[in-house]
Amino acid sequence: MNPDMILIRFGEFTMKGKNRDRFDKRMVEQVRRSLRSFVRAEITRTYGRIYITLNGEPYEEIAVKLKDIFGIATFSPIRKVANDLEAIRSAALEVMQALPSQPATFKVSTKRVEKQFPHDTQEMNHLVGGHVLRETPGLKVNVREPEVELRVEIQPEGTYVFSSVVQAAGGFPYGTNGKAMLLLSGGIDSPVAGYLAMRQGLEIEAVHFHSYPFTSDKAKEKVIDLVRRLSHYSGVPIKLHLVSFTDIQSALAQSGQDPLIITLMRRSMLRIAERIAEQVGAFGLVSGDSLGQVASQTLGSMNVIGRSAQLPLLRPLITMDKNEIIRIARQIDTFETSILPFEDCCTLFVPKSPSTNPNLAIVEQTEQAIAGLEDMITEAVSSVEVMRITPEVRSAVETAGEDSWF
Ligand SMILES: Nc1ncnc2c1ncn2[C@@H]1O[C@H](COP(=O)(O)OP(=O)(O)OP(=O)(O)O)[C@@H](O)[C@H]1O
Repeated sequence: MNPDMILIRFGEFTMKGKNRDRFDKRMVEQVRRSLRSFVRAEITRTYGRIYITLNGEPYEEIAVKLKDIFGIATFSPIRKVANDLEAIRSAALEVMQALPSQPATFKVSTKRVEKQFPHDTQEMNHLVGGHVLRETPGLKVNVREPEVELRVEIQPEGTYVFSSVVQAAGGFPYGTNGKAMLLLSGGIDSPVAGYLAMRQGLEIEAVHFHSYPFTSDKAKEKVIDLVRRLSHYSGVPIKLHLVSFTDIQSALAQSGQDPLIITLMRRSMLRIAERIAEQVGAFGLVSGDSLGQVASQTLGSMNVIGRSAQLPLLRPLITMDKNEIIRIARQIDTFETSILPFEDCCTLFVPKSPSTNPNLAIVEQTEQAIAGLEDMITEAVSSVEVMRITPEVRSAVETAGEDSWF
């Protein structure tokens, strides 16, 4: 089938009453931005739906783009014909024949918005269904649990015929639920956490801690590449804050509290991330923690680490199985970059037996005993390097604290 149009259905946010208009508008913006190279495609918005009139643009290529737009729950390719019984019948047959495999059962569901049309919905179900049955040996009608529901919508401007429903990303349009700061390592988990936070409507900025010159330029490139991959889903550039962690890490390493070193590093990271978040108007922090994966991700460790920040710390992966995280990483195309073997700042200091249940009082005393830790944190925040990463172009350094993209 060569579809004439695409019907886009929104996700869960359609339930949100007066916020609905804001979400709808953002959704249309995202679709327009994503399809801007398809110059003949026309995008229209009516009553909680978006229609794309293809005008000869390729359906398959557009479908690939739509699947990645947050806020789109499902979409359907449509044949649009005149309000004429024979035209509707042949479009119905075409739609059925274009299914990837022939179903055993189907039913026709007609919706008649154009009341001037000569047949009512029941008649249309029979007239169209009968035609499809005659032309398709072996096919049967099942009105309760059909394998395929063939929809016929008779509108004043023409009739829409469609059956397939394609799953898209779901969630909320990017940036409609506020902004959060993603703590992005070079690993597998934090890009997935970022993706899931974005899918839930959060605009993100990313912060990465490096220990240059102990960590290499390649490690930095890797993180830039991960942000670039995430920006495919935002559709707009994402800011990456690169923080030098070398001095802080060295100071923490000299504290003599080897088993607590990871806890101490994570707490300083959270403090710095929180300060940057406040500067850029982000109301939450996002990390890739998953319960039980490593010593710093036991509940006891998370408790002591989490107490170093006041902002809500979101952990989208907290109860997820590693295989599930890897499956999403592959699906969103971050996995291959994440497994590149470049060192992360923290792996330079992994102790032999890290504490799985650190004591908050001892951790706080250790921090207080480190001369100048607070000043080092302030210095790290003020000398952050900010990059704006887009899917295609990477731009140069600029200053922090600009307005949100929305
Ligand atoms: N160098 C870093 N820069 C920014 N955030 C970091 C860094 N290292 C760790 N984090 C944050 O702390 C979380 C826990 O890190 P850790 O290395 O213990 O776990 P992980 O499960 O291996 O996560 P990941 O796969 O994201 O590295 C990460 O998911 C990330 O959010």
